[in-house]
Amino acid sequence: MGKNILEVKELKTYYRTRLQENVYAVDGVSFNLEEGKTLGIAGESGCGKSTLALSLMGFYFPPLHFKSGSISVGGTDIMKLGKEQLRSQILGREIAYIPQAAMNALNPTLKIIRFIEDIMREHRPELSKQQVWQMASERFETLNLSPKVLNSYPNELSGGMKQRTVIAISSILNPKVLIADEPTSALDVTSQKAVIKLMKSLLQKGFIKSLIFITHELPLLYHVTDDIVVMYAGEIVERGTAQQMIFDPLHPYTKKLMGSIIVPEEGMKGHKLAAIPGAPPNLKKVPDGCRFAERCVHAKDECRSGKVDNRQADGRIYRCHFDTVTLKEWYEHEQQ
Ligand SMILES: Nc1ncnc2c1ncn2[C@@H]1O[C@H](COP(=O)(O)OP(=O)(O)OP(=O)(O)O)[C@@H](O)[C@H]1O
Repeated sequence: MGKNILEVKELKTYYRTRLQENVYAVDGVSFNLEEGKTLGIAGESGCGKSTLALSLMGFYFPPLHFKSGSISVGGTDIMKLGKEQLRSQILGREIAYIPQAAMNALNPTLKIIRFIEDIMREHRPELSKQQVWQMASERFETLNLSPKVLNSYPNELSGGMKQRTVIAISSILNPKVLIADEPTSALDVTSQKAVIKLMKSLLQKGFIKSLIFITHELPLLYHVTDDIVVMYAGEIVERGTAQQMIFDPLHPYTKKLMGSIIVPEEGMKGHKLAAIPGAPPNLKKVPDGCRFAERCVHAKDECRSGKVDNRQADGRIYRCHFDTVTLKEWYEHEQQ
C-alpha cells in the first residue's frame, strides 16, 4: 500500500439555510487517498459530491458549516489551522480545487498570464514577472499547451482549451491533491479526451500526486480512475476499484447507478447515470436506517430503522444490511 496523501474521517458538514434549517450534505464521510492514485466520486445530482469537495478544501463560508470530523492533507489536519494558515500554506499548494464550470468564471478582461501572476504574487513573491512568465511557459510547454495561450484573453480560447488552461493554472503550485469537479462536462468528445490526457500527464510528470475526479460520465470514471466511491444522500455507500464498482457493484444503489454500463465496452460510449425511480431523501431530515431503502426494490423492514454499518468484501466497503451472497443471489435473479 502506498502512502496516504489524504485522510478523511467521519466528516460532517451542513448548510444553514436562510430559514434556519440545516441541510446535512456531507454526513459521516471517511476515506483515504494514496499517493499516485485517482479516485472517482459518483452519485446522482444533490448527493453531496460538490459539497464534499468544498469541505475538503476547508471552504467553510456561510451557508456551509463544518460540524465534525477530520481532514488530513499530507499529514496536516487542516481543520486545526486558522483561515490565514489554510489560505497561505494549504490551498493551491497542498490541495487544489477546480469547481464546476470554472472555465466560465475566468475574468474575461485579464490575459491568462495575469491569473498565474496573481497566484505567484501570493505564494512565490520572490519571483519577478519575467521569471513567472518563464516558469509558466515551460509548464505549458511540458503539458503540450502552447505558451501563446498565456498572452490570450479567456474568450479567445475554445472551451476545451479554456478548460485545459484552468487545469494548468490550478496545478501550477504542484498540489499534492487536485480535485476536479465535472471537468469534462459541456465539452465535446475530443476536448474531453484532451482534458483527461492532461490530467493523466499531471500525475505522470509528478506535478500532482493524486487526483479526485467528480463526474456524471461513468465511462470516464472507468477509464480515468483507479477507485470509485459512490455517494448517496450525503454518505459514501460503496467504495471499490473502478473495475469492481462498474462491473460487479454490491450496494443496491451502486447497482442501479452502474446499471446503464454493464454492457461490453463498445456500448459504454455515451451512457450517463441511469434514471432510478424515485428521488433521494430530503437532506434536512434524513430517514432512519438505510437512506436508499425507499427506492430499493430489495429493502426489508430491518432496512428502515437502526444504524447501517459498513461491510467489507473483496477489499471494498459497502453500507448495506445484507451480505454479498444475498446481494449476488438477488442480482442473479434480476438478470433471469
Ligand atoms: N448553498 C446551499 N444552501 C443550502 N443547501 C445547499 C446549498 N448548496 C447545495 N445544497 C444542498 O446540498 C445537497 C448536496 O448538494 P451538492 O451540490 O453537494 O450535490 P452534488 O452531488 O454535487 O450535485 P450536482 O451533481 O448537481 O453538482 C443538496 O441537497 C443541495 O440541495
